[in-house]
Amino acid sequence: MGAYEETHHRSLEDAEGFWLDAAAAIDWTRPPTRALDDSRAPLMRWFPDGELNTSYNALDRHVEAGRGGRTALIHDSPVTGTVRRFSYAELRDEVARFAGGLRSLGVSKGDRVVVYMPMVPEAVIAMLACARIGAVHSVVFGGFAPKELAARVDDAEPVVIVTASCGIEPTRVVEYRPIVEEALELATHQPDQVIVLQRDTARAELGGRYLDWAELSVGAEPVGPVPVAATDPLYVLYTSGTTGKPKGVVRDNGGHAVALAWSMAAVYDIGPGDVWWTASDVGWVVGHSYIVYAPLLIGATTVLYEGKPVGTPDAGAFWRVIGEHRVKALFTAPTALRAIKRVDPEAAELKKYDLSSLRTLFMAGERLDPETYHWAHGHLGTPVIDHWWQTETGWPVAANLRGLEPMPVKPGSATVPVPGWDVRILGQDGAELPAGQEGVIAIRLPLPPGALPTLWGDDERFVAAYLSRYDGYYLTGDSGYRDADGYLFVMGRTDDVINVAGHRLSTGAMEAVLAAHPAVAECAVIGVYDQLKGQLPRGLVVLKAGAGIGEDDLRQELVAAVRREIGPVAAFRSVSVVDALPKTRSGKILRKTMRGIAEGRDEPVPSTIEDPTVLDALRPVLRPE
Ligand SMILES: CCC(=O)SCCNC(=O)CCNC(=O)[C@H](O)C(C)(C)COP(=O)(O)OP(=O)(O)OC[C@H]1O[C@@H](n2cnc3c(N)ncnc32)[C@H](O)[C@@H]1OP(=O)(O)O
Repeated sequence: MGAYEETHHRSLEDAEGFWLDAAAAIDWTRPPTRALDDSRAPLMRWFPDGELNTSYNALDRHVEAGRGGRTALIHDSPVTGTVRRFSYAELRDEVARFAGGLRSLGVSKGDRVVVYMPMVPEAVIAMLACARIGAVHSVVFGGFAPKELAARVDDAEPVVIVTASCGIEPTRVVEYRPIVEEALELATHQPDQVIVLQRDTARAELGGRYLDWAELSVGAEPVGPVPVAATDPLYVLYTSGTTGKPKGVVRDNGGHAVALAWSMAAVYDIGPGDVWWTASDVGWVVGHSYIVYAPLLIGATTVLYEGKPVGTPDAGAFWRVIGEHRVKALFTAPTALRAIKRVDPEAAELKKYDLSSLRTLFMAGERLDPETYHWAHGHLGTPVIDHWWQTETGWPVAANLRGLEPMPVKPGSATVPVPGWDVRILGQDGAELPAGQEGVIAIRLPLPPGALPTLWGDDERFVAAYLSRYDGYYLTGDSGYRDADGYLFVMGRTDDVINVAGHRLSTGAMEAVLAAHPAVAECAVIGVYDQLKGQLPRGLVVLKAGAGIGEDDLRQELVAAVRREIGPVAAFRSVSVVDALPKTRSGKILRKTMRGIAEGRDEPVPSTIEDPTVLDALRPVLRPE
């Protein structure tokens, strides 16, 4: 048996021993004596008697070990033209002070803090400060609109919101205070205070419950890390489900720290002192796990990039950052590479920089198409490693484990299940499918440490959404197959969730916005293949009789409504007015069939269709010649 096979086998056959061994990489205030607690199965918890502090593990312990001068974080911000470096000691001090500021406002263990910020170091500081005092952060991506922020505020019920005066997009400045204000007008729950980081690009007016970050921090008494139970929540991160209501994915402290530390060495081959760059956003799980927690837990240097792959200022931006900071591995989404490739197909920019530090390029967030794989591999000459995981899983489920046993790359495949994950391909009846046959991707319970233990305040929804379809399995919502070598190929979602530029979005939420327009009788939103963003949402609406609005006006209003209610990140720009939507006899809209036609596939017409002529009439709309 090779190292991979042996490790994977042990992780499943002796999960208790495997994860207790891995737990030794973390400093505990009370070391765990047990790994898995399945006494409330299917709800499970890891390290039930362990106690630790995640911020201590990410910061203090490196300082105490004499490595306080090592760089913890590099903030590279082409949108402001600045680069800021924080050593471990400096970052710890900033975090301790801001934690003191939060405490002075009455924030304590178990309280929630919503963080709605751009890619600034203070976002990381706010997250780690929450972890330090046992508060639970809930970071909301800056590209979401007030209504989405309000939904998260109402679910998480934060005591405090932390925000900034603005975010800086290449073509506009996004002022956050009006967004937060509007969200709080829409929300039922009201936080006591809103802490605002003032940025010179656009300063916010403060007063009332809007406090200045700088004033709060300067006067604050630094606080030390508070021990919390391994099973206590570290954060809640909302992700799109099939309905409009986002799911609050809970992450615990102990399992999270153990799994992430383990993954840095085994999956990414990154160790203390290495420079690691995840080009994503702290608002996504990739940002939580691999911009903030994992690199700091192991004492590496993390790059926090406030810019885009192109336009800040050019298509050489990523290569500049790698060269300038001597990045050993970059982790980004395929959309970012496609954006660079579109502007600079011959990768001329790449030749301007010294990329000799770069060992590996990791890709996730959406399917890595073989064309983009070959482009990146051809120009960089380094291994380009696709891997697959989800907000819910918190860390990679399938990967090519560069630190454990590198394997040959097969373009289009995420390679093999990572130790800890018992991945199975199931048919509709729950029976396991043989190699080569596509089915639903399910994971046999227990999920390893670091995976979600539940949804925030809603065990029932957690079980109903993920654990009830196949007894003893977690349903990923993705479909795929394994080939004869055991390589996993993830093909796409089995539900109505779509992936736009690596952002997971609910078509149901967009349909709710369209349906609310007074002229719309019914509607559907489908995700259709797009060369740049992977998928783009496409709306189809049927008008009410006598709606009295021109089609162009309606289209504009609907596009504006989705941007206003969900946010620019939805990239909703295409909507067609149609006479009818194709349905089954029981009234289910045939979204999958429409998507197949729109993408040019020879889509079989379901025998249950109510009226085939509706579909025939739609064909030229879905796929114009
Ligand atoms: C493995 C587990 C997971 O899957 S976790 C999720 C992983 N996904 C990712 O990391 C996301 C990867 N994608 C990206 O980073 C971006 O899409 C990249 C590739 C950089 C392109 O960015 P951009 O050019 O802004 O396009 P986009 O489609 O992301 O944005 C659409 C519109 O939204 C806006 N937007 C974006 N971010 C913000 C923000 N933080 N605050 C405010 N607005 C934001 C963009 O400006 C854009 O707006 P507009 O429509 O052009 O006016």
